[in-house]
Amino acid sequence: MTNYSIEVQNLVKFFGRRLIFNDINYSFNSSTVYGISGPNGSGKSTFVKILSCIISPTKGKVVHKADNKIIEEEKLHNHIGFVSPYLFLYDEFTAEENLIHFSKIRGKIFEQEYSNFLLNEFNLLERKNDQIKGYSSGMKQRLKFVFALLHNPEVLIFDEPTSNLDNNGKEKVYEFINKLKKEKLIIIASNEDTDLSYCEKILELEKYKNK
Ligand SMILES: Nc1ncnc2c1ncn2[C@@H]1O[C@H](COP(=O)(O)OP(=O)(O)OP(=O)(O)O)[C@@H](O)[C@H]1O
Repeated sequence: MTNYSIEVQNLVKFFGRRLIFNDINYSFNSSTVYGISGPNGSGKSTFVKILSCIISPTKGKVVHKADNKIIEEEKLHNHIGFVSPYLFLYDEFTAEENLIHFSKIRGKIFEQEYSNFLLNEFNLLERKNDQIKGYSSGMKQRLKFVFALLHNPEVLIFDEPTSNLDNNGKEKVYEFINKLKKEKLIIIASNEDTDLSYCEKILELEKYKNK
């Protein structure tokens, strides 16, 4: 198992003159499930986007390490599986075409057997040749988990993981969290109590609002 860590140092984010959070110092490590909590608009999505280097902080640093070796920003997508409302899927492609396309972008071989396994787990196997534009919002959400897990990344970042999911879908997500928590670093941004009940440590963004 790879020992993965994300160090957050003196992290500050402003949008214009609005302070989103100030001076966050925190360390995330493998084999732990972390929660990022706070009410709507508190900065959960902003924080996990900065963690994944999708956007930059106003001040401070985010350092990713695998077995103590720093990972360059351009290579982070190989190490992170992301589920979020802003993840883009190609509507005109089928589910499987989307998965093949993203494997190529990641520079990975498309693992058909594992893909079918995950599609089956998330109840999408029979619909894998349907265009995404015909998917319901819950089906799209399930497909995002297949994307996130397909390249077997060391870090899983789930932003609002259970939105649009029915009870069966939620249970599947929690089952995967339980199955993977020993070997992965899992970060869940949510204001759902049930999602947060799976987290061993919680970073409350409301504590970082003072200048
Ligand atoms: N690109 C942007 N430009 C300006 N302000 C932004 C931008 N993105 C987010 N914000 C603001 O930053 C704050 C935090 O937003 P963010 O989406 O991170 O919160 P959140 O905790 O994830 O909210 P929710 O629970 O509603 O998803 C909000 O006030 C939002 O309006």
